[in-house]
Amino acid sequence: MRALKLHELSLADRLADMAVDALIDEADLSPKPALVDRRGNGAHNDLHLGLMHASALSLWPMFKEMAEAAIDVGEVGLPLREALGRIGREGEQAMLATTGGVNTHRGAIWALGLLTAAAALEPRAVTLTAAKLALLTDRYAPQPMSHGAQVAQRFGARGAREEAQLGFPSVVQRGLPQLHKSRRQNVGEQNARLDALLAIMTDLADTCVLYRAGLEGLHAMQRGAQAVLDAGGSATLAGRRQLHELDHQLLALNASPGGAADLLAACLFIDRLDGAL
Ligand SMILES: CC(C)(COP(=O)(O)OP(=O)(O)OC[C@H]1O[C@@H](n2cnc3c(N)ncnc32)[C@H](O)[C@@H]1O)[C@@H](O)C(=O)NCCC(=O)NCCS
Ligand SMILES: Nc1ncnc2c1ncn2[C@@H]1O[C@H](COP(=O)(O)OP(=O)(O)OP(=O)(O)O)[C@@H](O)[C@H]1O
Repeated sequence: MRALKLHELSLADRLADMAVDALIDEADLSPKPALVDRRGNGAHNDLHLGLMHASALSLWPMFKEMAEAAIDVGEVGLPLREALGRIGREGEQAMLATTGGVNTHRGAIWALGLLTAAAALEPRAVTLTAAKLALLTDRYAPQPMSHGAQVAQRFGARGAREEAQLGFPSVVQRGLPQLHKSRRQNVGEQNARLDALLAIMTDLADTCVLYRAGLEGLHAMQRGAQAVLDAGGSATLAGRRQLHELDHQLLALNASPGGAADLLAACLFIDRLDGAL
């Protein structure tokens, strides 16, 4: 029998690995405020860590197919955008079949799907390329009255779509710089990732939070995340106290920052990709 050689993995295989690894790392990271993690379910009664893992793994073929579509088509344009839309909708069906109908990774399919395709096309300009794809309109996309669409009507927040169209500013301007800064301070990788999540939360219009807890919830998330960072971050005693307080507040408001969690996964994906270039 021939041993599997790692370098024989295709680019699409490796990108799919990176996307799934980013989702698993996001899920495992603990203690995340009001989100599913190793401690428990956060503000979700229909989610748990095993389900997040199973869901992440079920998306591997979808990420691979998205990368392959990008390589086959070879350029940003409507044909690729519409192929990704179709593959993403099939991936969502695979996710729902795995989870018994629970939405574990809808926002992540969107963000990481675009980034995976972009990485296959332009590994050195990933967020810009993902933004160009997100700006194109998929003529076949259904327009359901999603939670995000309801929040857009009520609060004018355009959520996941706008974040991608702007080139993931929460990741590029908040998450990644904080991840690097905390790593330089030698706080440990888990604390650096928690700090990156908090940095994303300080400024995000997270439609999961808006849908569940309105502006009160959104302000509690943004202010509380900033308070942890101001106190010295997750690695300090004062920061940990603030983090505990934020967890408490968000749970009381039933406000789960699912959008911020997806963007942390996007941040970890780009960080891995940068390391592999
Ligand atoms: C663009 C999406 C996310 C539309 O979402 P919508 O705004 O209608 O809200 P919905 O409540 O369905 O889901 C929002 C998801 O995004 C995440 N999210 C919430 N807020 C934010 C934010 N500010 N930034 C990023 N992600 C966010 C949440 O985790 C949530 O699960 C997506 O579901 C969609 O329409 N996909 C179409 C399929 C497609 O084209 N796929 C191609 C993949 S490349
Ligand atoms: N670790 C995590 N814990 C919780 N949510 C996460 C986590 N990682 C990512 N998410 C994101 O959060 C979203 C779940 O949020 P939410 O439960 O508000 O969505 P929903 O199914 O649309 O709403 P609801 O459960 O209120 O009916 C998922 O789509 C997923 O993208």
